[in-house]
Amino acid sequence: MQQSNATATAFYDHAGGGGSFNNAGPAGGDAGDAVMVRWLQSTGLQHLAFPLTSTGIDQRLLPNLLMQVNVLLIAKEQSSADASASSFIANEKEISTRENNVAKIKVMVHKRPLNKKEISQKEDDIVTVDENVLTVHEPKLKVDLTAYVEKHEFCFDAVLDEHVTNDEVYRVTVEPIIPIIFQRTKATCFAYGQTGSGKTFTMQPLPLRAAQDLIRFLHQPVYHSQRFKLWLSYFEIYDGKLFDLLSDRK
Ligand SMILES: Nc1ncnc2c1ncn2[C@@H]1O[C@H](COP(=O)(O)OP(=O)(O)OP(=O)(O)O)[C@@H](O)[C@H]1O
Repeated sequence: MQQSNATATAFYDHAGGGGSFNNAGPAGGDAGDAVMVRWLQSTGLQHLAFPLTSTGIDQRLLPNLLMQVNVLLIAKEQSSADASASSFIANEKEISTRENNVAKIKVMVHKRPLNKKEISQKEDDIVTVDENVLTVHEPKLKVDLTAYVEKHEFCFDAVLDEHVTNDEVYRVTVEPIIPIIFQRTKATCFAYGQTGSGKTFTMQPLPLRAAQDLIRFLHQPVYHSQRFKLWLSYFEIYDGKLFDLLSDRK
């Protein structure tokens, strides 16, 4: 049996309409998806709540592929208060440009290596990475039973292979959005994907590094004088329910 192995981080360009995750396959549908949709709607990112369409790829391959692919979304949104406060001085073209820039989301894929079980079962790594293109090599059989491989290319804003360090993941994903938070812009980062696809591995180092950078920015004189406040929440969404991890999971 062939396995693919990738963690995906997604950045989507709202203004671009179609976004940057071309050919991305559908993610599983369950209560978690419903929560995700509601959460996306609450953050104003409802345009991401639509199921992604899959093209070309053998649907029978998808369970294996999705098992090792998760999507990390990084979104930045200009606060509406800030936009309306300044819009009266902008001309029509500037307003239109600003509206188009309200939500910017990028999609990044992080491929994980085959795990011990997959290696011991002699499974093939059917995912290759080249720049921002992830290719799935789908094994197929002709009618005369000759084996051949069909390639499916998936283009993302960035694709990180299994050799990329956690530092590099942070540098490509979260680090660029830290400064924009100090320009009254909301930033969101989350991973999405099936169990075992590497969400925790990819995400776990990010909050600590982000907190260090946030505090470093807060201490800069230009921001220190603006009396920014830092708030921390820690929630878990599980089985359609929301748990506050800083309050005994209530
Ligand atoms: N890029 C990577 N390099 C090396 N090992 C990885 C990588 N990504 C994931 N792994 C390993 O794969 C296993 C599964 O990863 P992880 O626990 O992050 O998946 P998950 O998507 O969070 O799963 P779940 O949804 O079940 O919590 C772990 O043992 C993890 O250490």
